[in-house]
Amino acid sequence: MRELRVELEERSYPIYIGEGLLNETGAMFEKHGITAKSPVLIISDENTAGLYLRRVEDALKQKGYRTASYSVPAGEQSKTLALLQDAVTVALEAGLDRSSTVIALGGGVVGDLAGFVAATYMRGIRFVQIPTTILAHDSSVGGKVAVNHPLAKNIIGAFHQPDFVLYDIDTLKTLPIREVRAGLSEVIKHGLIWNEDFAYWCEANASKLLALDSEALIYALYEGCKVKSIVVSQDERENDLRAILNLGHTIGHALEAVAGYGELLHGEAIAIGMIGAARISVKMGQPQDVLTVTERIFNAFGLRTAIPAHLDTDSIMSAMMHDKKFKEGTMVFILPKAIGKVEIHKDVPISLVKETVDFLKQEG
Ligand SMILES: NC(=O)c1ccc[n+]([C@@H]2O[C@H](COP(=O)([O-])OP(=O)(O)OC[C@H]3O[C@@H](n4cnc5c(N)ncnc54)[C@H](O)[C@@H]3O)[C@@H](O)[C@H]2O)c1
Ligand SMILES: O=C(O)C(=O)C[C@@H](O)[C@H](O)[C@H](O)COP(=O)(O)O
Ligand SMILES: [Zn+2]
Repeated sequence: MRELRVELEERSYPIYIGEGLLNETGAMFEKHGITAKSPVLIISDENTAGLYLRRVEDALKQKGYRTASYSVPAGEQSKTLALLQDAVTVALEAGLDRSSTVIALGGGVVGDLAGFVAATYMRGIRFVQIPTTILAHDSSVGGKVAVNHPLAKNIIGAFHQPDFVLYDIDTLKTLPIREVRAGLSEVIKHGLIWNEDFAYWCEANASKLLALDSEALIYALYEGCKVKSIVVSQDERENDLRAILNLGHTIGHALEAVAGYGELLHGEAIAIGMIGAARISVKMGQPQDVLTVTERIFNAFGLRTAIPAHLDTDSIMSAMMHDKKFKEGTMVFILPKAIGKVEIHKDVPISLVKETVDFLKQEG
């Protein structure tokens, strides 16, 4: 098992990455001083419930924990206030109190929803992340939790850090290949924003990662989580540096909203957004390599780099204006300067963004 730490003073926590870890859930609860006197709520989705809920429940029961469970339909459309309210109903009926813990057992959708339940139930209770997708190496770390509004992604949310992250890579073996690819998009992002060597390592190891080679996967998830934890440790609430984790998200979030949550997976939309950011960067004077290498890396993973042609440019532009990245009348863009280096920009002309969106649509 490999271990990393997110350093946030009294809110610091470990990330455990390894094989066979689901069976250790109860032992980890004890290790982290979580009381067995109050019930635990496990939130999952229809897929992760079928595959892994029983194992987590059994591991907790063996250590004397009482559990309740709540499962949502799979996919982005479950990040809603309506399902948050349903989860709270289950929590109340099961007798969760202020010493209780919520577990997120699933990908980023479950993580974001369950985290927001934990952040808001009785004004905040303990929270444990058990990620089961590759993408969730990103969502399970850093404490951003949220649900969507039809007009904008993640617009109703909070910062609520978990007590620990228990990442059992055995669970990744049941992921559909489309989800594997989409998850790797955010792994690559961590290389592109912070670590040039890691970005090139991803490209060179694309086939191993797509085949879920355990050694390659543990290394990639560890390095991805490491970048995320360094950044979050320096700027938990995104006052400045943390914005770099948003590379590709200015365009990407708008694509998700306009496509109707679910048509484009988050990682797929963000990959296209990263190409858009690289194209804008080159137009604003950065070397052509920034774009060609980024495209090459995403191609190695079979990730699409063009916007689906049926999406309307004006709707995409207007969705960008509803995002948290639209502030003080300008769009905030994270732009690559080189592979492994990005800058936060508030000076990207809207006309250039529109031109880029149109260009990426013609490519599709
Ligand atoms: N909070 C953050 O910092 C952060 C970071 C990145 C992404 N996100 C959010 O994460 C979400 C995307 O997460 P995701 O890509 O994990 O999506 P997801 O949670 O929808 O999971 C993807 C699909 O895989 C299925 N699945 C999950 N684990 C499985 C397994 N082990 N085996 C088989 N199937 C499995 C799910 O049921 C779902 O159908 C988006 O809502 C995005 O906004 C949040
Ligand atoms: O943790 C962060 O900070 C990120 O930006 C990670 C992103 O991958 C993630 O999609 C996040 O939810 C986007 O944040 P948002 O504040 O733009 O919703
Ligand atoms: Zn993301």
